Amino acid sequence: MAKWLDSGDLVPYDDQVGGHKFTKEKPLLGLLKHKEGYILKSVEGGTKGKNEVRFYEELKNDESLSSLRELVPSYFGTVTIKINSKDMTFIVLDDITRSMKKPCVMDVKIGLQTWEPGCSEKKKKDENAKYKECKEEWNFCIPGFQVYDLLNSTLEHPRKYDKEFGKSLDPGKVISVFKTFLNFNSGYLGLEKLVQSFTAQLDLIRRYFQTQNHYHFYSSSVLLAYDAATLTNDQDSYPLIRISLIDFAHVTAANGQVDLNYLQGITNLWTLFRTQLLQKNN
Ligand SMILES: O=P(O)(O)O[C@@H]1[C@@H](OP(=O)(O)O)[C@H](OP(=O)(O)O)[C@H](O)[C@H](OP(=O)(O)O)[C@H]1OP(=O)(O)O
Ligand SMILES: Nc1ncnc2c1ncn2[C@@H]1O[C@H](COP(=O)(O)OP(=O)(O)O)[C@@H](O)[C@H]1O
Repeated sequence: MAKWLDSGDLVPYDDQVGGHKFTKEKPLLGLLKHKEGYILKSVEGGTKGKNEVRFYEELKNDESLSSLRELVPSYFGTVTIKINSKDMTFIVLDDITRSMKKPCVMDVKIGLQTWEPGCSEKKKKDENAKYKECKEEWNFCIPGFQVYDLLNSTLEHPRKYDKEFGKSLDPGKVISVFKTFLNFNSGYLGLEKLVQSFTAQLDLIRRYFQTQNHYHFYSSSVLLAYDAATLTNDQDSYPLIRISLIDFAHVTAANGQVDLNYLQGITNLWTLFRTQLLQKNN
């Protein structure tokens, strides 16, 4: 990856569903997309970006972390780009929605505790107050998602559900939110394979967290993506799905302890898929 990219080849990333958005008012934050299909995430503004770069660099260089490398987006280093005559540094990542024609994407933030040990009392209080009911019931929350509604195929754009939706979400409605995300009402035969694939991938992540004791992941998400254009009645084809762990700004050393906070959240998410969505989609 070149250390410099032309800013003319960059556009705001439209399929972003959570996190800080790239706006004219706050051009230092948010994700950009390069025309070759890379995602660029800003590392400006404090220690969070630097922590995330450190995480990706360690992952790249430490062979004992190769299983974890399989679960995160491919990392292509960092680049510096001049934007509004200011040099800015970005992490370059593979786009999880790459080649998807109708990307349906959900950001699920994992864990009851979304603040890392050692943060300020204010941060702790602010984090505990957000998505409170959902986190307490499920040990995860939903900061955002988008879905191409297959029953309404005249819509050119996905329906977007933002963090305000996630913050006010009644925990009792979480299962129906996943059904909305998965286009359950469409009745396509491919739905069963879609749910099976997601369940199997979530199980892989869950199994990894049962024993990993290298990192603790606070305020980190699982990004679920599928291409609604590949959800069909064709018996021979499989819907295109990808799952990835993202957002490592608050990853800390585990000191040999399993990350029980993350493990509980990912187990609940997997259980939801396995018991509430699998083979119940008609
Ligand atoms: O920057 P803001 O005001 O959007 O605040 C972010 C929060 O947005 P919100 O308060 O929900 O509107 C944001 O909340 P969400 O969980 O994304 O809703 C995070 O708390 C983020 O912190 P961090 O990047 O995880 O350390 C918060 O970032 P920091 O302000 O802590 O950098
Ligand atoms: N590799 C990726 N591929 C596709 N989308 C991504 C990728 N990384 C992040 N995103 C999108 O950007 C959003 C915010 O990412 P995140 O890393 O959580 O940023 P922040 O640190 O601002 O919270 C995610 O919800 C997702 O929509």
